[in-house]
Amino acid sequence: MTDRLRIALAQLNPKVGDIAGNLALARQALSDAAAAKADILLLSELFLTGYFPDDLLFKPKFVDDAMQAARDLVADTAGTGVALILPTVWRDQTGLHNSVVVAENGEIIATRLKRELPNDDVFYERRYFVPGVLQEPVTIKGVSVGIPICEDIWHPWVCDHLVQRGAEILLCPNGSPYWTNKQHVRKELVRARVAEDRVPLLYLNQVGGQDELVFDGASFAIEPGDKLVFQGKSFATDFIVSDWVDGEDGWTCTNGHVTELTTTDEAPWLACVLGLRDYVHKNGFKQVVLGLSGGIDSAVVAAMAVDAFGAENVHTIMLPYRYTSEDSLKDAKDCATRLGVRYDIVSIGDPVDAALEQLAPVFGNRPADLAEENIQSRMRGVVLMAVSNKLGSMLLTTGNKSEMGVGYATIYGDMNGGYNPLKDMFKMEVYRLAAWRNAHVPGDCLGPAGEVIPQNIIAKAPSAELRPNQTDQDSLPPYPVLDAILTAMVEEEKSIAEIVALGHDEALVQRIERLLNIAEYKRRQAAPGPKLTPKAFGLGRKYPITNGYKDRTIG
Ligand SMILES: Nc1ncnc2c1ncn2[C@@H]1O[C@H](COP(=O)(O)OP(=O)(O)OC[C@H]2O[C@@H]([n+]3cccc(C(=O)O)c3)[C@H](O)[C@@H]2O)[C@@H](O)[C@H]1O
Ligand SMILES: Nc1ncnc2c1ncn2[C@@H]1O[C@H](COP(=O)(O)OP(=O)(O)OP(=O)(O)O)[C@@H](O)[C@H]1O
Ligand SMILES: NC(=O)CC[C@H](N)C(=O)O
Repeated sequence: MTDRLRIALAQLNPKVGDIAGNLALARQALSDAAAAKADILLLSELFLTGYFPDDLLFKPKFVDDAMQAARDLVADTAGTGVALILPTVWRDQTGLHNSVVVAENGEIIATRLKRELPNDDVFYERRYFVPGVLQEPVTIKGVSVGIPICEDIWHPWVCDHLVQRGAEILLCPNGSPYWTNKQHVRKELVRARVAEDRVPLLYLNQVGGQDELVFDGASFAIEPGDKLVFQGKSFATDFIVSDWVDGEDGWTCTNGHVTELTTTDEAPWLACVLGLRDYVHKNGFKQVVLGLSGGIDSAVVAAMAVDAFGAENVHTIMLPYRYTSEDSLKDAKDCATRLGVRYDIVSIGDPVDAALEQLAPVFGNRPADLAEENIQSRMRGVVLMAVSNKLGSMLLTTGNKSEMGVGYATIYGDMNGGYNPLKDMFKMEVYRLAAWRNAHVPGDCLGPAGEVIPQNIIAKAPSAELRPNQTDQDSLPPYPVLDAILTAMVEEEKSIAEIVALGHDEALVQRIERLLNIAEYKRRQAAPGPKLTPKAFGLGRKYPITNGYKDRTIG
């Protein structure tokens, strides 16, 4: 029995599938925990495989390798004095489990299984895992410790059971991705569990980007009495060591450190920067390239890229055609100068005109329309992909959620690119965050301070400049209206009648619904980008491409 515990939480950035790399991170954490004389080290959910390994879990060899790495790490605990709580994939006679093994002195002292397998939105754990039954606490260094795994704490009965069975303290490993307000949602959830069960709960989350998900860390602990006793960093790795004593009121923390949570403006910016950085780096690239048009979307993506990689790793290219305005040329150059990035001008005039000339006999006497316009966009895509191939930089694409919602982007043209930081950000949010970034340099960002996105770019009317005097509002309603309708339709799944009842024009709502539905094929072929909202395009929103449904709540 002990009345003191030192607990280390390793808030790290594992890479999915990189079992050897993740094992190395875990070994470093174990050695740091031993150096800090910690009694217990907790790692985040499915640490050695990374969260979430998807169909890698269908490969028996992958599971074997992960379990072997787990056994290797267990052996490493010998002589450290540290009890390790290692969340890992585990196969037993009942099937494959999302589980933890608890190890001390080089031996496994317990395994515990996740009971509540999340299966909504971006989660589909039931595709792979067998759920555990309600689990017992584990006695570690004489203390009864409950180990609910992530989704387990989203349902009261798992913690209730652990505490009824004697758990004095709850240690919860998580793979919990970021979206709007999620940090506060988690905190309210843990406050509720602690109020119900009257024992402290330590919440450890992983950090880092994994394809379309961004894990924001922000690990924390709540004590009975609704006390936040520590709060780790957001969107950055952290190693949190806390001391606990057992007194009349149970276990209390004696040395917690509270880092401020990110604000509602800073969080989406940091999510985009971290998602972008990890996608590019974890896929073996160091540099990025993008078309800089003098418009807001490419300016914001350029600023995010500089924050992620530093100016020396960001290459911008202006690709003018005859409809490109003097203002666009000036604004693009001004933006590149402020960000300190390489800026080239590559004209698409001759290649577009050559294509039009060669196509003339095929097009015949049909009037000029989108076909000619889209050649400009596609020629830009050709040039940018050539630079990507030659210089080894990944091409970034810039279509925001409003544009991707209604298909206002050219497939195989400006949609070319490996990653899209704005994929889940409505246009009005892009404007808002541009203004915010001009006034702040967020934590861990490598870009300069000050007005990095020229005010003129924020103030002018958005235009694709594919024909003379074009503006986005020739084809679309004003963005505040479009964003409100798409929010109701996509994020809230409201019916046409419900959206019209919010005060929107009926014909417009019906038109947006049609555009949304017929653009599904574009989104299915679009680059991944970070999920920022509870309902993003991409992972978690599964609509058919071939779709005959029509909402007839009106008309
Ligand atoms: N269900 C389906 N499954 C597979 N393919 C399907 C399809 N429906 C159409 N298609 C194909 O898609 C083609 C139409 O799509 P697409 O070629 O993209 O052309 P489209 O969507 O007609 O035009 C692109 C739009 O994006 C706008 N825009 C906004 C901002 C920037 C830029 C820019 O380029 O810089 C462009 C531009 O003004 C225009 O309104 C059809 O010709 C057909 O081949
Ligand atoms: N003249 C251009 N030079 C370089 N890239 C361009 C040019 N025109 C378009 N692009 C690329 O195509 C993307 C889509 O164009 P779009 O007009 O939608 O965005 P934007 O110009 O950045 O912003 P806005 O919509 O406010 O004009 C741009 O973000 C940019 O990456
Ligand atoms: N990995 C999990 O079980 C995560 C599920 C949980 N609802 C979350 O978003 O945090």
